[in-house]
Amino acid sequence: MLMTNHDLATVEPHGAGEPPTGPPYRLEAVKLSKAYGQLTANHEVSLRVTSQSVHAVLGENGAGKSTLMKMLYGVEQPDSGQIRLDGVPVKLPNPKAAVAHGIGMVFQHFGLVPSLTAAENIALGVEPGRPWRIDKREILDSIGALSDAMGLHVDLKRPVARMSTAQQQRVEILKALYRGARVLILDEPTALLTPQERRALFDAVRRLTEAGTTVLFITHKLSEVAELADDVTILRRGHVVGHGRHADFNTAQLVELMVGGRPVTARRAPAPLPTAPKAASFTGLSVTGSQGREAVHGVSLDLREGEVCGLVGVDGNGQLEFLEGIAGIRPVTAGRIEIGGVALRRWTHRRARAAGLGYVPEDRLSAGVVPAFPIVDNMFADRITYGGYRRHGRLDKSRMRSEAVRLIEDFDIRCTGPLQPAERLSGGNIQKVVLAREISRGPKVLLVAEPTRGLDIGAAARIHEALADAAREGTAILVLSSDVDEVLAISSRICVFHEGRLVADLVNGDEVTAEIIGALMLGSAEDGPADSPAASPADVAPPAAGGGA
Ligand SMILES: Nc1ncnc2c1ncn2[C@@H]1O[C@H](COP(=O)(O)OP(=O)(O)OP(=O)(O)O)[C@@H](O)[C@H]1O
Repeated sequence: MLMTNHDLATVEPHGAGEPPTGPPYRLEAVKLSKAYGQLTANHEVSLRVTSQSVHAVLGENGAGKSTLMKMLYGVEQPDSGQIRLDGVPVKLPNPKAAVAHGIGMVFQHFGLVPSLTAAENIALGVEPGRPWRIDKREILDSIGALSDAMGLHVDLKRPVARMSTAQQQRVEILKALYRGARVLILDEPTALLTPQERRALFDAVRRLTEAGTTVLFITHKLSEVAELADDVTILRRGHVVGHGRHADFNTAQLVELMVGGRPVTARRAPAPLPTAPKAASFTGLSVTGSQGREAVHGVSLDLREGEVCGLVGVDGNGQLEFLEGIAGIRPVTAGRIEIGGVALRRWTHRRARAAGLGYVPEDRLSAGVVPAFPIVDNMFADRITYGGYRRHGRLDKSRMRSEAVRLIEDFDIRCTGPLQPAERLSGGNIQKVVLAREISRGPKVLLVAEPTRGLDIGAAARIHEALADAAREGTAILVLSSDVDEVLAISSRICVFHEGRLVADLVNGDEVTAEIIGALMLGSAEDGPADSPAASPADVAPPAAGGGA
């Protein structure tokens, strides 16, 4: 994957000045500014969203996208500027006012009540009376008609707690529409979706705009912009640096505008020599999944020092549970885990870390940081526990702080300094804190789930480089990603999961393609590259008995 900016001069993108004038827009932000203390999150940001269009807002992590959306939904108040709907200035002191004006927003972290059904969640607060007292038949009919018309299919009688992320997202969208949203704001709507779910969402978005809704969405993926957006606005460091019809920009221009012209490359880690020492051994692992059922059935895998092994599988095929079992956060019911030649009897997350394991969880916002703690504490918390930063029995705070400053620079974490609480960072920058912490520990084995989810392309390239550097230092890396292209770009080896088993263990090379991986993910073993010695299913021997897990 290589993007260059060779043809930047071919099309002149709109500059950072005033957007072109035109008829009243459905939604307009006029010179909105918002500062948090010293930090200007949005500076005179103007945005013009045409009726019934899909408008993408792009920008690197911390560029101010969420801040802008929050102002348009009444969650945050601008310091100055104006919001207009159909040409008329409106005040949005809170989300209720935004909803009353026909604006709906779906956040990345949903606000549904888990114990209530989809229909109850959708009707909650709209219908008079408590949800279980309302005229269910009538409401179910009207929500059902809405969901059919928009292709947003959900089981309306099912409690939200028992729904997948994609289904919950549909409930959130229906909730907004049921409240009369004519403008729908989606904050990185595809971040947690599988490719199939993403396609279904895009179909629904197209149907919504045909039916009169205007959609504004945040994304980091240029492929999504190409697929879905009519118009784009690009933010950088709180300023609008480009806007216009999507068709007027090429990819290189968008990259240039977003990240300031850095070329974006992903480097594949070289395969380690067969003589490289073994870093870890997982033998016959069985792991329990969320529903209490066995999700991984006796999987064995050895990792060599310096190896980057990509784990792929269609969502729900055991690859995540395998990673979480090794991380010690899911029960391993059978098998043996050995790290650096040491096999532990009882495998817990704490013991795993002490044995030299690093772990970047899938949901780092809730599982990766303590939100109220400063960056520096989040970076070094576990090293305090393990004694790495103690001098004469006391915490060496100045060393921690200066190392935090170095990591902030190395990982380009956009913040006011090491003392800024994690909760005041943008989502992507929180993620960089977790990655910086785990990579800089110099673990023997590093487990990473979705390394670049939510990261802009510049930050993603930097993380890919940091992973390659860690591998060169000898760390064995097991990286799970739902982005097959990412796995192909950075891994020296690719392991495919299907129905809780390892069905292919491939040396990554030119003959391994996304199509082959895709076929294997769907359980078609015949599609492996014919002449690759590692192409045949490997390591699928029956589970080794017992073990020390
Ligand atoms: N409550 C807050 N207090 C202080 N600073 C904040 C707060 N919320 C956001 N910021 C800062 O404002 C800037 C813009 O953040 P914002 O969340 O809008 O970025 P973003 O473009 O959505 O980033 P990402 O892609 O990483 O989600 C960041 O520097 C962030 O640290």
